[in-house]
Amino acid sequence: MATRTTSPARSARPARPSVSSAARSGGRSSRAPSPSRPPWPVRAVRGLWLGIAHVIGGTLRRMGSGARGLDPALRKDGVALLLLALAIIVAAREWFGLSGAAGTVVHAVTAGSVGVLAVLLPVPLVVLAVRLMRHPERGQDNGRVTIGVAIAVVAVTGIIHVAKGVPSATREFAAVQDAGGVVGWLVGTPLTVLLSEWVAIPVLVLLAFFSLLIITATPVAAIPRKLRGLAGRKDDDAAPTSPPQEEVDAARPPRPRRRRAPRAEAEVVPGEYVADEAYARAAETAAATDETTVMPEPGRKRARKKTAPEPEPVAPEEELSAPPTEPLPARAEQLELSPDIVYQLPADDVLTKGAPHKVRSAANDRVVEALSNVLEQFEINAKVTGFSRGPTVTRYEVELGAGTKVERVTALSKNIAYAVASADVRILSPIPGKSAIGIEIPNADRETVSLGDVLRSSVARRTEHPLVMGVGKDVEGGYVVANLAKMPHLLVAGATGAGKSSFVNSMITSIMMRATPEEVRMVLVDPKRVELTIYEGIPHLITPIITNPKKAAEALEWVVREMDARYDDLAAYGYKHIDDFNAGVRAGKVKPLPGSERTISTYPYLLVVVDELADLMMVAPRDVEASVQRITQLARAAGIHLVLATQRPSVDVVTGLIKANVPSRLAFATSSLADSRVVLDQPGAEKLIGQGDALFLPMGAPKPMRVQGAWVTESEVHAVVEHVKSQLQPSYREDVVPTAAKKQVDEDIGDDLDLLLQAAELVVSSQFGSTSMLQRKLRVGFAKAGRLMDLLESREIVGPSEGSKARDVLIQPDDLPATLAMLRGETPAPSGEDVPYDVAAEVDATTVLPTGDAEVVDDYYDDDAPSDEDAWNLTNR
Ligand SMILES: Nc1ncnc2c1ncn2[C@@H]1O[C@H](COP(=O)(O)OP(=O)(O)OP(=O)(O)O)[C@@H](O)[C@H]1O
Repeated sequence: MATRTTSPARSARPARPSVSSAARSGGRSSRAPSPSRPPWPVRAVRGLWLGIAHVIGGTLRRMGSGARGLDPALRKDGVALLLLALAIIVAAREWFGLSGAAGTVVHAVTAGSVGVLAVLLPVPLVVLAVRLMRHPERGQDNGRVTIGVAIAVVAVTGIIHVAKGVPSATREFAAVQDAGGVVGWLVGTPLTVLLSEWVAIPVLVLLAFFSLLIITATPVAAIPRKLRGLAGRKDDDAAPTSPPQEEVDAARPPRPRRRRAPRAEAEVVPGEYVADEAYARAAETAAATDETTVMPEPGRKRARKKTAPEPEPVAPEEELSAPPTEPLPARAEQLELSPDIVYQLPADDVLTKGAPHKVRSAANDRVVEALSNVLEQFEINAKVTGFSRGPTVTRYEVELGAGTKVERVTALSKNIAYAVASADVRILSPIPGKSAIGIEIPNADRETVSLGDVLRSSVARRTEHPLVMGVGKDVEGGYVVANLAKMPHLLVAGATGAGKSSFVNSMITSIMMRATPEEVRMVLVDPKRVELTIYEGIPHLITPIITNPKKAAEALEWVVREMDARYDDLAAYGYKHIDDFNAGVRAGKVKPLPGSERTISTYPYLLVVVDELADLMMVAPRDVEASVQRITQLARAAGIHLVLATQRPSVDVVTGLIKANVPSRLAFATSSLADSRVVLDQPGAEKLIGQGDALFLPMGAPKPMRVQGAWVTESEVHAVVEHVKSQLQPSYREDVVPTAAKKQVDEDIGDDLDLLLQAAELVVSSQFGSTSMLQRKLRVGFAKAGRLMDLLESREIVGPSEGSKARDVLIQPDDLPATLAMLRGETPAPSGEDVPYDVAAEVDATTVLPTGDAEVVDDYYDDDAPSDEDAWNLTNR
């Protein structure tokens, strides 16, 4: 348990309503300010120190990409600044000869302690300070490095002391200062007396070597491999494309151990969240003994308390130690993808630890007091019997006295909101499984849930199913994970900024952390072009990230074809589920049919993530709806799962047909009650407080559960992506988004085909060959527009440049389809087939817009007001 004084952030909380503050000052004036609060000068100095420390720490963290996005709760900038200050003082004396009394004292202390090593002391101090500022969350590593450096200092000062003739500290202290200082004397003298200098020196050298192993976290057994690895890396530098075989051999486990129990995943009830087992047990015990609240964090300290009308004095804030992240034996992740490739999942510690979970804070006690006061003032026979603190909200439990109506408490929701100064009060009546009313109130001191902690929790470890992802923490502080295979399809919705994209990131990162590309492949659709770009090139992708909505619709059609192909195999070989088929393949039971030359291999799960369904529905609503319907109805047995995310959960995006087929829902804060109804079929999501606060309704669950979504920083995602990309190149399927035509596209067009098609269409339709029009309509720079115009000229679609005048257009609108097909490197297709995607978009947009279509469709290309140069108009076509 850590004892902390009230932090500045907490004291800066908005003034509390008079009702509770009056009660506080009248009833128990001793509670505020907290007795342990230091006097203001101390706080001022501390604040100033921390302010400077955070500025320096923040600057250091912004350098490079490895340390951005650190949870502020984990910072140790104050201590680090102390080390930095020490380094500067020591350097001033030992490097720059700072004289005077201060210099003498510094030298006496440093050289007296470590002798001549005092000259080097600023270096490790700076290294430690920088490390502590950039990566305070790696506590274990920092401790290890500190211990290693300390042992190195002991060994080296001992060696220097012996080498300088073992001076005596009592008779010749100046000589001791010029040798290894008191530390060297303490180590070197007894060793020399006991073993002679001939043995003492080798022993100390061995100790120094040992300290190096500690600093670099190298087990003795791994030394030969590391040395070979180093040699191999040198070879690698010479020939980067062919890693040395011995390195691969060394990294390969003796034999991949499959710890997966045959039906381990069956423990996860379909679509159900999995609360931590230990926590569930604790909850049961509490229920059985009719105790008050079970505090979260299984296997850790459990605080129970009778709160109720007479709350205890403010107790120090309680924190639990770090979540259960004990290292487990090497997981069965080193699966052979092919006979000579070993794929290793990212190490657990790539994802950092979160701040320790608090089971109770002063803020909670204040709310309990406020609630009790409200009940008292309205003369309701009920009392607050306890609370469970989650990361974002705390659920306070209210038990009613005999003969008291539930409605008397629920009717007070506005008064409660007023008393606790929060508009986001949610009342549950009753708490499922308990005879108590739950009042959920946001924590003034909310916590971030780290994805790493969720994935390292015992509930996530309990199953090795590759589609298990870290969802977050529930309102009682229990970890929540979900098996996407059991969903089997998920709709994620929430207003902008509510946490939807962060969830999608957590989901994809979970998959990369737990599954090999052999086990799970993904189709990522990102019409917004910004959310998922970081995953480009990971080997789990089956096709490059799809950003073009029309192509996304085509990809969904491919998913339908893939599903049908899988079904054909299941039928041909007599299996009901892809898991059974894969087991059959691994057991060698699935043989190619007679006459077939096919090599049968296992099917990976296929996860299709659409991060903005609305964009797809805008382009091809009927096709998308039909594909989604077909996939969702059948794909479960084929191991294909859909995750559809949208920030516009309106009925025209999440249509009845889609809703009916996507049974699991995750709602982040929505902007209206109507949106909440679309996602969850009930209100609630409009009351969420954003930033990952969500209601999770897995398939079959009677009521949604409130969770705080797991959070993964950009630098963590980056590290995981780098790891998986360094393991394997993606091998894309060519047929997901047809690229056959592209192959014949002329080299000089390259990646600009889509833009060129649009440019050709604009120019031919408008019969207006203006580069600046292309710039505006296509939203490209001058150089790009000029290049497009040159390409059009080289294909004889426009004439040569005539200075500031528009170019002649050499193709008539009637010949446009043939021209576009020529640019695509195809022979012209029959009518209608050759309309490029954006034109189709317009056609769709035009058909759904009731009036004024031309204006709106024009806006599809350009938000600017039409200018005189805009001779071009879609209605002219
Ligand atoms: N699980 C979380 N834990 C902590 N903070 C979060 C969490 N999820 C989101 N946030 C905070 O909320 C901000 C917005 O989240 P996010 O970008 O995921 O929203 P969004 O719903 O995807 O918005 P948009 O639809 O505009 O992309 C994040 O930058 C982050 O600060």
